[in-house]
Amino acid sequence: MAGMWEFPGGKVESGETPEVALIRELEEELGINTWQSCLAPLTFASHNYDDFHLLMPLFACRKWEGTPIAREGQVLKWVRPENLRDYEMPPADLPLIPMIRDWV
Ligand SMILES: Nc1nc2c([nH]c(=O)n2[C@@H]2O[C@H](COP(=O)(O)OP(=O)(O)OP(=O)(O)O)[C@@H](O)[C@H]2O)c(=O)[nH]1
Repeated sequence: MAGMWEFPGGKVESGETPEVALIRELEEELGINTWQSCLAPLTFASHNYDDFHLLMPLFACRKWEGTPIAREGQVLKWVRPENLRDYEMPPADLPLIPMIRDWV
């Protein structure tokens, strides 16, 4: 979402599972490789935007290969869970912050 901080990821394409989509997006956006066994389901967002409903699973990526780089011109930042509130995020993401703070 323009001007806001988002978690890496994107839309699930036809025939993909959420995990396969995330592995693809992490390679496309950040140039890192990971595997289904390294992804732990954490929680999900369910939010009504004006024009669509977003149901977005959030995974913790516990292991990967490579160093994240911005392959799509985006700004990247590592943020400690307790500092996530300082970064403007889409409304769907706001309920995720306490979950990350408590569980990651
Ligand atoms: N990746 C991502 N998308 C989010 C987050 N929060 C949130 O509301 N969204 C919304 O979820 C939708 C799908 O994400 P996306 O735009 O990254 O998907 P994508 O990369 O496949 O889109 P594209 O095909 O236009 O590149 C967008 O409307 C996006 O704004 C978030 O934290 N991460």
